[in-house]
Amino acid sequence: MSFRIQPTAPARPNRCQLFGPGSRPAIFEKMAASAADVINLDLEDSVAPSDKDSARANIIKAIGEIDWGTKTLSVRINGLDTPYWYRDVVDLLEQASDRLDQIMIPKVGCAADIYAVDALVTAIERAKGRTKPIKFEVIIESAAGIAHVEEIAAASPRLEAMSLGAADFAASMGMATTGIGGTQENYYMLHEGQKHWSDPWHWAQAAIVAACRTHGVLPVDGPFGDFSDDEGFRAQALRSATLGMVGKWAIHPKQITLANEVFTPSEAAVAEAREILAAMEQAKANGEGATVYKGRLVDIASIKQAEVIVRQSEMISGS
Ligand SMILES: CCC(=O)SCCNC(=O)CCNC(=O)[C@H](O)C(C)(C)COP(=O)(O)OP(=O)(O)OC[C@H]1O[C@@H](n2cnc3c(N)ncnc32)[C@H](O)[C@@H]1OP(=O)(O)O
Ligand SMILES: O=CC(=O)O
Ligand SMILES: [Mg+2]
Repeated sequence: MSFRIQPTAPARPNRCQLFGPGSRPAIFEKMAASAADVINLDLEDSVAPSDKDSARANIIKAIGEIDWGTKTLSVRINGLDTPYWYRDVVDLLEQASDRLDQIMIPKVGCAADIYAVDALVTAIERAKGRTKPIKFEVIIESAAGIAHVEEIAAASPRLEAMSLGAADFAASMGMATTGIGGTQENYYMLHEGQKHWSDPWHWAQAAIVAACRTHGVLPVDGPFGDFSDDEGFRAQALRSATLGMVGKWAIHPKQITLANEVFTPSEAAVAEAREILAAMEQAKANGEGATVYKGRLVDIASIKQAEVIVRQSEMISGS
């Protein structure tokens, strides 16, 4: 219970974030022409140390030269534990055109990490007279990140989105797997001789969603490494959407359609949500706070649940 109103997250589509290495400029046009809502040009883990400088230059050029349409354009900088990140920020903010919307900060461990980047970004924006403030997104992908997830979500008004990075998260937690997201063979319960697989990502996702919803940030599911496994991707994405996440990364173009399908409310779901809203309007006119819809209880909380689906659908269709 709180008298504070829960802040709303930014009203922009974020169903799919398509990644591509900054060292592979040949795919930038393809990324721009894709159906992803967000483009993440990468300077971090998909770029070899020897390519960091050229990847930065590729990205700065492409930000200004390629038509990115209405997509959110984001660059993943290197982590604060590397010698690269300050140069990423300085060069991007000093040299990239104002088509750049956002920078993604990986491996955040505490609110002070965001504060440090914010201080540098703010100083360069002022010095260069940049009038469009750069937004932030972060990746929770370490034990420290998940331990401090709530303070991280509250760290800066620039923060718009937060992703779970399953690969680095698994490594930092010492998880016995090389799989990136999805079902883990050895994570099961045994009941009457039958294996029932559990979801090892669930608790971290739930913590991220709670922190994000408390502070008006978009919660996003990160990579699913096996891009040959469409059904595995779909199952992971459906679990994430059910938990309250708004989208998922694509590390290969074939994952874009899958993500867009899962994170766009279906016509049936929207129709049902509208029927629930209509049933509650009728209930209100009858002086009732609760009524029956298709044999089940709906009440004032159901209005809020239905509104989540209708709002998401309207925002995506741009109405
Ligand atoms: C796991 C932890 C993380 O940090 S994940 C985030 C960082 N990782 C990344 O950014 C990796 C992104 N993905 C890639 O680099 C590539 O998709 C990888 C996985 C290497 C596969 O590339 P490749 O062998 O070319 O795939 P393919 O032959 O099946 O490609 C088919 C057509 O699609 C294109 N393509 C490939 N990747 C992208 C992409 N990310 N965005 C846009 N287009 C892409 C290829 O160029 C190829 O196009 P075409 O059919 O020849 O015209
Ligand atoms: O950066 C993403 C991850 O899964 O690690
Ligand atoms: Mg990572």
